[in-house]
Amino acid sequence: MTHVVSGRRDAPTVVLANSLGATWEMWDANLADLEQHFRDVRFDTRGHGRSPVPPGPYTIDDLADDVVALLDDLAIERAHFVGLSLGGMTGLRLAARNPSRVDRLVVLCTGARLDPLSGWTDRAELVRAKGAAAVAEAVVRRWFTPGWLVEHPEVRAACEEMVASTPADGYAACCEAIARLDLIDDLPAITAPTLAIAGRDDPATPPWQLERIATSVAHGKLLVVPDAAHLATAERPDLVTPAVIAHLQEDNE
Ligand SMILES: O=C(O)CC1=CCC(=O)O1
Repeated sequence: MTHVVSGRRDAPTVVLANSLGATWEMWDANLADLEQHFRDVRFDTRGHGRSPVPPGPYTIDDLADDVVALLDDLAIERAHFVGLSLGGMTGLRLAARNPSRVDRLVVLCTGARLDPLSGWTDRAELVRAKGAAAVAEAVVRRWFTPGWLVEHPEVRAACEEMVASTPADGYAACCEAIARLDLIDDLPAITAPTLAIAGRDDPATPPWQLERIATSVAHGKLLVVPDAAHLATAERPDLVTPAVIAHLQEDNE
């Protein structure tokens, strides 16, 4: 996968994983603060941005294996992992299957299973037929609260462009990974201290999804961020970034 490394070379590594339809630029509002404390590895999920688009459908195991391969390439034995939405699902699977590779975990605006699963196969079909541009406007309406979107037309346009430029086959194959996803039985196996962050107004992965994660993993905490929808990192970086940093800097329980 195509990746970029920034921040403090002498500090612990944090790997940042993007949501469906996004690239590593989705961390722009958080990056400068994270770089003060960590070595930051951002990557584009397979099928997205600058990364290769292997033939689909993908599985969540494919995405978790990509992270293991990235860690191996960078000779990183163990890292913190922060993932939003699809990136959070990848982090949950990685932490359940490869516990030795994950130090502390933050999952944002995500879920262990996103019903109805048929909605994801329908979306994959639509995107394969018409391209990711066909879903860009609706997706970005779920990323931010309505008032915030009206006040930030430039962010709306940039996000719609980001979603629309996702390769159709890559986007669809990741929808198919979500359609096959059921991580509920994985949650109790996750031993990495986990912070689950929800946007209070997120229509895609509502707070109960993050609450289920926080209460099912071995060491979980929940933060519900007010005035935020699915891309809480971008809408409320003032609340989200300090919470992420504080969690990653806590001593292991
Ligand atoms: O695109 C959406 O509707 C929200 C979403 C679910 C998984 C993901 O990464 O984004």
